[in-house]
Amino acid sequence: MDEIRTIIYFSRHLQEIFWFLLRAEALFYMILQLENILTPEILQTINHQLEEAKFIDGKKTAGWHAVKVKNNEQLSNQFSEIRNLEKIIYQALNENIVFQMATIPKKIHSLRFSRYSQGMGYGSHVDDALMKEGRTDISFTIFLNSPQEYEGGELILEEVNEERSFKLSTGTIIFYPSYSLHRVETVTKGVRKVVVGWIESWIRDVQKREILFDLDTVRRSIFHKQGKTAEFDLLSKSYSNLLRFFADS
Ligand SMILES: O=C(O)CCC(=O)C(=O)O
Ligand SMILES: [Fe+2]
Repeated sequence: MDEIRTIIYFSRHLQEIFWFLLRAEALFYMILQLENILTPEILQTINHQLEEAKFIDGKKTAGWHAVKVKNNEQLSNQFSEIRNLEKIIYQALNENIVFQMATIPKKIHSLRFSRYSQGMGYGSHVDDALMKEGRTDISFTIFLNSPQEYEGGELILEEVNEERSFKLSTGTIIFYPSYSLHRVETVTKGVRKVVVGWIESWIRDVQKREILFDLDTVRRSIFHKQGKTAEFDLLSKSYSNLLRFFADS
């Protein structure tokens, strides 16, 4: 993670508070990674089901410009188990406190189980702002297989001044603001398997989400260390009122 400027205090706090949960690393502009968002058992179930499944050309769900650079395969909507698989993912995301704190989801939507075989990739693009199922404030990728199983296939976030590259362990989620250009490098060996999706957040502005995430982290830390003190109550009041103030109507 050396190449990424990690905001140390985030991960320190989160690890302290959510010692029972997972290792979270927060980067600039709310690019976060959470390990083990899916347990090994769930991953096994998903991967087992995907082996049986029919995949179709990913171009079918790409916007008019992204279609020019999209070269992958996606689980067919006709696959009998697709709703079940989606339910498993939604449940894992809904049960994860850190994910909920950081994204404040109104709607998690448009899941796509994607597969990139040798020679496949997804060139530079920006995700559509509006999809059939909702607005896209946050994009996410959950890695379904190990980075050792393929070469290439990095998810690259293209910032104004630099690029960040992510090739993460099985069961890890990365989520990032949907406003950025990004791409998936061509897979040169093996197969890359992911599920991607989008979040319409109650808080569409990333800076506001970051303020709320900080406050929520601190109030939970105070609660964890000192219990429900007067300081906690006042901070909680500010958090709630700010959330109400910021939330989209
Ligand atoms: O596979 C990924 O990690 C991201 C794919 C992507 O950018 C998309 O489906 O819009
Ligand atoms: Fe994308």
